[in-house]
Amino acid sequence: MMDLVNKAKWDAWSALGSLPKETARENYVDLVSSLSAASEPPSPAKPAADGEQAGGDLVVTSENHITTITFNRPAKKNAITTQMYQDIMLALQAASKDDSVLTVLTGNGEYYCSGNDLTNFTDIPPEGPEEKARTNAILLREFVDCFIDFPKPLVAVVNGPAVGISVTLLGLFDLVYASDRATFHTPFGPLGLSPEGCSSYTFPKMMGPSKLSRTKVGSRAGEGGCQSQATVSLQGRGLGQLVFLKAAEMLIFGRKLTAQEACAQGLVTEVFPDSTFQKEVWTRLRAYTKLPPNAVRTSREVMRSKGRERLHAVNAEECGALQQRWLSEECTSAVVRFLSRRGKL
Ligand SMILES: CCCCCC/C=C/C(=O)SCCNC(=O)CCNC(=O)[C@H](O)C(C)(C)COP(=O)(O)OP(=O)(O)OC[C@H]1O[C@@H](n2cnc3c(N)ncnc32)[C@H](O)[C@@H]1OP(=O)(O)O
Repeated sequence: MMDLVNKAKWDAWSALGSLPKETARENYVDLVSSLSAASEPPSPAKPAADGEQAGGDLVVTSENHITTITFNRPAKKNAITTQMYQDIMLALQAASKDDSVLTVLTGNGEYYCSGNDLTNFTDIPPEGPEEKARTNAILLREFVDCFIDFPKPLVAVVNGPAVGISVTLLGLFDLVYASDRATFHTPFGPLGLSPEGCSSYTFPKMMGPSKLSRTKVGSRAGEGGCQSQATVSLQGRGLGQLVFLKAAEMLIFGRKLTAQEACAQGLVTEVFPDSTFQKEVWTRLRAYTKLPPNAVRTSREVMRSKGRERLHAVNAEECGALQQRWLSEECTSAVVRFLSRRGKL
């Protein structure tokens, strides 16, 4: 009775009764064929091909215990429309309750995401621009709150250049895997804007001294670290000053970082050669989904719970500042310049 394996074999054999040997052999071959097909690693969730609108501007798939939210506006560099903000929140709410272990954000086409769609500012309601700024501030605050409160590991698969809010939100992610063709740009200064996505808090915090001192100069991408050629001059500067300087260079002065530089600053977890990026990243993510899901969720919760109240307060402050920035002449003239450069106005 205690030899559970052989007992299971006996029970299975005796349950077949008087099944003819040939039939049993055929059933066995069918079973093995079906098992080998199921064990084939499924290809990574592929977003809709360029130009297809499958699922519209956002494609949400859920397979292999991974929910993937794909920006799908390649013709517009995956700029985020007002509707996409709503759809991403719905996708995150669904993912928080489904059987997925990880939630991934990625882009279809050459860009990861070019940030807020600047035409979002052109549809002014009859109540005027103040009302538009007020409703945008509410939408942005709810959107970022969704990421702050999301209960499962968030992964960014940064397949190409990332701009604006798609960069600032990365401080709320658990893993940021970047192709070596990705860049990270937060042009808030030139746009007359200010930081969002809690980046005014997470970026100075994350670009901490330990990461700078551990920068591996010249290491190969994909070896579990940054392939960084960035040399960091520490002469005469306290690390604290350098940390703020790096975050300020991005958020105030709009410096664009390469994937390697972003990794050296702690914004990116790991950089991969573009040629092997998708295969390496999805193989790794599928392996992560084999971990005990409740342990994963508990570990993430104890890591994230302590900071949530502060992040909500930072988000509220950033949205309040942006509500004013959107009404400023600096911002409106920058948006007009962008949209009129191709005769969009
Ligand atoms: C509810 C409100 C929430 C607000 C949240 C706060 C968020 C703030 C931000 O995200 S700030 C950052 C906003 N993004 C930008 O400023 C980027 C603007 N785009 C560009 O600078 C360039 O397009 C580029 C550098 C991304 C790519 O340049 P290039 O390679 O030359 O391509 P094109 O410029 O020809 O772009 C192709 C096509 O896409 C349109 N497009 C690209 N990005 C945006 C965008 N962010 N908003 C609107 N449209 C965009 C571009 O106009 C072209 O359209 P066309 O082919 O001319 O129809």
